[in-house]
Amino acid sequence: MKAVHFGAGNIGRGFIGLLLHNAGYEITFVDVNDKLVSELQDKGQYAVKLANEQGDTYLVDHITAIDGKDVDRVAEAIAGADIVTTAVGVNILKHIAGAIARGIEQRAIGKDGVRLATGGGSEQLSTDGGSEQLATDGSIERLANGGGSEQRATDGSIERLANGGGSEQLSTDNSIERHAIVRGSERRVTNDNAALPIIACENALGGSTLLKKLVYEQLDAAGQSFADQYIAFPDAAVDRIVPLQLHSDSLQVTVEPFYEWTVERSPLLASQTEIQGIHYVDRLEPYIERKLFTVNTGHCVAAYHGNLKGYATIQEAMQDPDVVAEVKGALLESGAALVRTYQFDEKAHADYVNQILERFINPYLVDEIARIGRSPIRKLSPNDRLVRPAISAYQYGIPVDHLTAAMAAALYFNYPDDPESVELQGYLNEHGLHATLVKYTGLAEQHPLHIRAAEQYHEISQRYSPAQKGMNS
Ligand SMILES: NC(=O)c1ccc[n+]([C@@H]2O[C@H](COP(=O)([O-])OP(=O)(O)OC[C@H]3O[C@@H](n4cnc5c(N)ncnc54)[C@H](O)[C@@H]3O)[C@@H](O)[C@H]2O)c1
Ligand SMILES: O=P(O)(O)OC[C@@H](O)[C@@H](O)[C@H](O)[C@H](O)CO
Repeated sequence: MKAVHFGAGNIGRGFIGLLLHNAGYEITFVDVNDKLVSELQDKGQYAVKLANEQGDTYLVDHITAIDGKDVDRVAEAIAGADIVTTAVGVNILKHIAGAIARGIEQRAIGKDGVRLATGGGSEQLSTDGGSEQLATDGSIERLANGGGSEQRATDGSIERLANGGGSEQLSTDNSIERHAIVRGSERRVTNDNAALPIIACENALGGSTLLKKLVYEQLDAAGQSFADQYIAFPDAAVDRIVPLQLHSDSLQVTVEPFYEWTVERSPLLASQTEIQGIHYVDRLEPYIERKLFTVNTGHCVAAYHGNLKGYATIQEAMQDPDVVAEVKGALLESGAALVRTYQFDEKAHADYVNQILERFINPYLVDEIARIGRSPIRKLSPNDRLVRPAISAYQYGIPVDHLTAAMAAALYFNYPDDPESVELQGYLNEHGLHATLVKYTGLAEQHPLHIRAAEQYHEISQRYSPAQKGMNS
């Protein structure tokens, strides 16, 4: 089976690549970093090391890479792929949509050069790998609470999530070992008519839905009609902390042991075997919101407050009781909103939060604040990890002082190597605080959250000396 993965960076190699490899896929990475592409081509493999005491290491082999600028080759790879995934950054999706559209067009050409009829029913999408042969590992069954997809009713899965399906049960490094054993047992009949999953593994709400829109903009009516029937864009949530890598072997990746890849089921893929290691759900929303507004909210709160205090890594920042208090406070706020919105079990959610706090201080990882706070404009945007949970909590009448404080702290994230940080600082200097908050958070000047964030921006200015503001000094 063939996978095409856009973005051979940290999460691409360290998580998606490893998981797909262990599920039996041969992976072609697409990247625009020439050095990375040629190294992947030359070596054809790389190592993933777990950030645990033993330093467990796994080899991902049978891989190659394509220069993302070579649209013809990328399209050809997509035409022959069984799955396409991305981990390039949500703002980069617009740059890869064209090549994906060309791949879909090539896919639509039958072997005899005739565009496939668009009336093919799902009975054509046969597989020989019966799902019972590819039973998901224990952790997934526990999450799904019993296996059979007919049991995984939409609201049922939310209830199960709420009723204690804590993510600590969802995945362990053992499951990676199990995947390795399963590798090779999965065989699917090559079928030109099989629907192709294209999954955006980005930290965003509706990443694949956005990618679909961008791809459809590049297809004509016939291409769109073909895609309607043969291309699925299931949304996904991806969770594994993979820091910037500094190894003598530049392809090696160190990753935390925890992982969770949750994908929304798609009717187009109903007859296909589910991929070992992915957790399939009928409705992604509670999962992606829980992940983005807990892991990523907590992460960026730690990064922006840690930056104010001059720390370089999240591990350093999380030693500081003031930073930890901000993180815990923000997660109580976002958590209260999530519990109200999705009826999560409060104890299960508190356990989920505690597990994440432990993950942040994994002593075998060094994760730079520059990475976690990167792209502050994206992180301050209305649908992202600070503003969206703050508005949700505010609408429930929940105080959100820690979330607004993090918005204020984000405005001090001044990293010359980060283009969004440069843009944000430039706009702030030129147009002032209120215009900046309006433009980047979408919060009108009279909105109580805007007013509070502005107050906290000034409080930060008085509390910290320029030197303490770290990179902002
Ligand atoms: N690192 C993590 O812990 C983590 C965890 C979950 C999700 N994510 C998400 O995964 C995505 C990637 O994050 P990352 O940390 O791996 O970043 P990264 O910078 O390490 O990797 C991104 C890769 O995409 C490549 N790229 C850029 N433009 C491209 C293009 N036009 N075509 C093909 N490749 C292109 C880059 O060269 C780079 O190799 C982001 O959306 C991030 O939010 C990251
Ligand atoms: O990738 P970003 O920039 O959206 O967020 C930075 C980190 O919070 C993020 O990469 C986490 O490490 C990851 O989402 C954990 O699953």
